[in-house]
Amino acid sequence: MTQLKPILSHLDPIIPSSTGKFKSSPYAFHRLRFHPRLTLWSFLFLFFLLIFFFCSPPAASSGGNKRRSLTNTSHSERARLSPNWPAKARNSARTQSKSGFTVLVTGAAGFVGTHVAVALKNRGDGVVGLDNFNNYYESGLKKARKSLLERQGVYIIEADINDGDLLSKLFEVVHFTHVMHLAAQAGVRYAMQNPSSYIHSNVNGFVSLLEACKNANPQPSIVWASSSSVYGLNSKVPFSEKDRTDQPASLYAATKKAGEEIAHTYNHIYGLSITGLRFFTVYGPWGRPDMAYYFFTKDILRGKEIKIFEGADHATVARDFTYIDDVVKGCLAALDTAKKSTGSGGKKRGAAQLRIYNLGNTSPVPVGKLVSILEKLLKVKARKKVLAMPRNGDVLFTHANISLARKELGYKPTTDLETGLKKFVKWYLSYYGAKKKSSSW
Ligand SMILES: O=C(O)[C@H]1O[C@H](OP(=O)(O)OP(=O)(O)OC[C@H]2O[C@@H](n3ccc(=O)[nH]c3=O)[C@H](O)[C@@H]2O)[C@H](O)[C@@H](O)[C@@H]1O
Repeated sequence: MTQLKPILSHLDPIIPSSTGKFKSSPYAFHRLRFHPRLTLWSFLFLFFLLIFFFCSPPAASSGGNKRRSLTNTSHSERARLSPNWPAKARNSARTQSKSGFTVLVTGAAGFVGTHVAVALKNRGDGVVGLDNFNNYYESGLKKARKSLLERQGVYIIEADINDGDLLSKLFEVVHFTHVMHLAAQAGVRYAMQNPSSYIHSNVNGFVSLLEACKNANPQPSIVWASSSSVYGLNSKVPFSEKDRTDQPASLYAATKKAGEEIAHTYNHIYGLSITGLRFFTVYGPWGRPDMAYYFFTKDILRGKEIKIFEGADHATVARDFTYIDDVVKGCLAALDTAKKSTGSGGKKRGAAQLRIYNLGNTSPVPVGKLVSILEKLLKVKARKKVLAMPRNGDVLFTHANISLARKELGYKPTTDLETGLKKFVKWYLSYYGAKKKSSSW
C-alpha cells in the first residue's frame, strides 16, 4: 500500500467525497477523461496494478488463513508436459526384478507421496509420479521434493488427475500394476476458504482417476488416502473401521467420506480392487507447511504467537499423530496385500477386493504437549494463546484402533511423537537453514 500512496495522492484533488457523487458528476467525469496529467497517472496506476496482479508470488502457507485461492489446474496445463514424457515415464516405470510392481503415485510431490515413491523405488519397484504442483502451500517445497525424487530416478509428470485424456494416454504408455493415489486437496480448516478445490480434487479428480483405472488394460489395483476425519463427531474411542462415518465436521471430511462411497461403486460395477487408508495426522520431515506442528515450529522460531485450541470447559484437544515412516510401511503393506482387479475392457469379470484400514499411532497426544515437545527441541519458549476451538472443521480428538491393519497388513507403528518430532525439527532446521544461506528463503 505504501508504494501506491504517492499515485493516489495525485488523484486526491479530484476524488469526490462519495462514490455516488463521483458517478453522478459529469464535471468529474470530464476532468477524468481529458486532464492529460491525470490520464498519465491513471495509466501508470493501472500499469502497476496489473504488474502487481500478475507478478505477485503465491502466498506462503502458515496456518492456512492468508492463502490466495487455489488456481485449479485446467486441461490447458497439459502444455507443461515435456514432449518426451512418454519415454521418460516408461524409463521411470522400469522395475529391478520381474516380480516388481509398476506403480503410479499421484500427488508424488506431496508429503506422503514423496516418501512412498522413494520407498517403492528403493525396493526395486518401477514408479511414475503425477502431480499438479498447485499453490496450496509453498511451491519451492514441492519443487525440492521433485528434485529429490529425480535423484532417485522417479519421474514426475506435471498434470492434474482431472485430465482424463492424459491419464488414458499414460495408462497406454505404462501398464501399471498398482496405483497409489495420494493426490488430494488436504487440510481441514482451508475447506471453509476454498470449498470448490475439495470437490475438484477429492471428488471429481478421484472419479477421473477411477475412470482411467477401470478402462485400463490390465486394470491396476488401487490404494488411496482417506482420512481419520471421516469419524467426524464420533465420541466412542478408539475409532474403529466398523464405526459410523456419517457425521463429518468439515467439507474435507465429507469429500473423503464421499471418496469411500465412490470407491465402493467402482469396485462393485467394474471389479476394481480398492483399498482406502484412513491416515491419522501424519507428520515428519518434508511435511506439509499447513499443518500445526509445521507452522508452530516456524512461528516459535520467529517469536510469533501460536494459538492452541481447547474444547468447551477447557477440554483438551488431542491428535493421534502418526510418523511418516510408519505410514509409509502401512502404504507398502497395503500395496503388497492388494489382490488384482477383476475387470477388463471396462467390464467386471468377478468380485474384487474392497478394504479400508486405519493407519494411526494408537496414542493421542494433547496439542499442548506437542507444543512443549517443540519448545524443548527448538530450545525456544513459545508465545502461546489458548483459545476456544473455532467452528472451523476441527474435531476435539482422534484415536485409532489399528487392530485390523495390524492383523491384515502387519502394520505396527513404532515412533512416538517426541522421536518423530526430533527428526522433523532436524530436517526443518537443515532445510530452511540451507535455504537461508543460499538467500532464497
Ligand atoms: O488425520 C487426518 O485425517 C487429517 O490430519 C490433519 O488434520 P489435523 O489433525 O487437523 O492436523 P493439524 O491441522 O496439523 O492440527 C493438529 C491439531 O492442532 C490443532 N490446532 C491447529 C491449528 C492451530 O492454530 N491451533 C491448534 O491448536 C488442531 O485443532 C488439531 O487438534 C491433516 O491436515 C489432514 O489433511 C488429515 O486428513
